[in-house]
Amino acid sequence: MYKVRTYNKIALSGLDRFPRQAYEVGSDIAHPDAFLLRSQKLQGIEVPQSLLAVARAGAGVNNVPVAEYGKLGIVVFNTPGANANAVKELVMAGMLLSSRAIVDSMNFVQSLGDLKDPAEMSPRVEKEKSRFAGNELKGKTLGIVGLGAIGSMVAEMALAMGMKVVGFDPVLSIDAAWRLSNEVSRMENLQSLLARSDYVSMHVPAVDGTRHMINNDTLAAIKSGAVLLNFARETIVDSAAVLQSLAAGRLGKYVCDFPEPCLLAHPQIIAMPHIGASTEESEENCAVMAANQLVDYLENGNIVNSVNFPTISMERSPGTSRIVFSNDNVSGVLGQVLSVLAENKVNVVDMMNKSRAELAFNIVDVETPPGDDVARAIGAVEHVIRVRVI
Ligand SMILES: NC(=O)C1=CN([C@@H]2O[C@H](COP(=O)(O)OP(=O)(O)OC[C@H]3O[C@@H](n4cnc5c(N)ncnc54)[C@H](O)[C@@H]3O)[C@@H](O)[C@H]2O)C=CC1
Ligand SMILES: O=C(O)C(=O)COP(=O)(O)O
Repeated sequence: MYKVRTYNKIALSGLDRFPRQAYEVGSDIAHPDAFLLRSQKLQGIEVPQSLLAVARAGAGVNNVPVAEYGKLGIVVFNTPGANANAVKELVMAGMLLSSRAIVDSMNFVQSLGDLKDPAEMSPRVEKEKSRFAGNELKGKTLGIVGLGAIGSMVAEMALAMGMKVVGFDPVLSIDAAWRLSNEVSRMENLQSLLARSDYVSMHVPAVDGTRHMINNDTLAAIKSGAVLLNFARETIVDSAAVLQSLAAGRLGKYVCDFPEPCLLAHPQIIAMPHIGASTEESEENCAVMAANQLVDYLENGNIVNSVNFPTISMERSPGTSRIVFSNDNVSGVLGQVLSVLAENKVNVVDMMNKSRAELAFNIVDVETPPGDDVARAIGAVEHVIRVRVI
């Protein structure tokens, strides 16, 4: 039986991917082989000895100690792009909410509940509606910081709304560049983007290099009256700097998905409770993708969409047993493991070895089932981190 411990609300369609006869799944599972979670913070949570893998049903992995887990041979997965459309649509809502007095005007209408005579309603509405005039998105410039799964979708949406789009992403992957519309103008630096944009939307991961990317210095470059949208992470924007820029009349509005006490009850701030990915569709996409990736890793040792281990996937050779092991990415380890197999007369049918930064992963299909002693001998090779026979 494989054991999967869940955190957070995981869509049933994802949980259904674990066949009941082979998996125990639940929030109180002891000795888990895997964790399946969303935003649960794992820093500070004890790492069970049994843990082989963590699947983050979502994009951001700042809630997982990715490097530390890698050193322990724990493979961390995420689900790239699975919730991007949900975030894109909320970014659009954020742009509209910041441009039209939607909430204030709705509240005004509700405040008219005391009017007894229906004939009084229309004159009141027509008299006061000028308080709620706004601006259109068409023709304005949107600056997108981070042009990955979400940023590229936001760009397409904005172009379709008749906006001009400029983007900044100095570490854009080749795949992401292929996805991007050629109508997005590339900015050489953040300051140039901020100086040109009427709306600025942040779509970068929360890593050391993006901490407080929006700060007093960068906000000094922002176009007067611009709207800043942060559906990425709290740490990317220095909230104190945002408050100062709003008070100084520079920044026009701040829309964010990460409320903090200092951001509440401010007329120029629209804050939401981290609901970017909270749609039925996105929750299902993420849960199904995360569960599929976990099953393939636990049962076959295949790794797809990991954030700490290399991508590696090998068809099972019929009638063989499979040994999978992780190791520090130093020379000679695979050779020593193959010597162990040769000494024990275990014949290799097929194998694959991939590395990523400090870590490597190997899949070896062998003719005869290796005994526990062979697995132990592989585990004893210097720099081997973890071994499984599956
Ligand atoms: N509000 C919410 O519920 C959600 C928030 N997110 C957040 O959005 C982030 C982005 O998500 P995806 O687009 O799916 O990820 P992604 O990995 O597809 O895209 C991130 C992009 O940021 C770029 N980037 C990295 N460092 C940069 C820098 N210093 N300057 C400019 N660009 C930089 C990367 O090259 C990449 O193209 C996630 O890491 C997560 O923190 C994601 C999903 C839901
Ligand atoms: O995928 C992400 O990075 C998110 O922020 C979504 O978080 P959630 O799964 O809704 O808790």
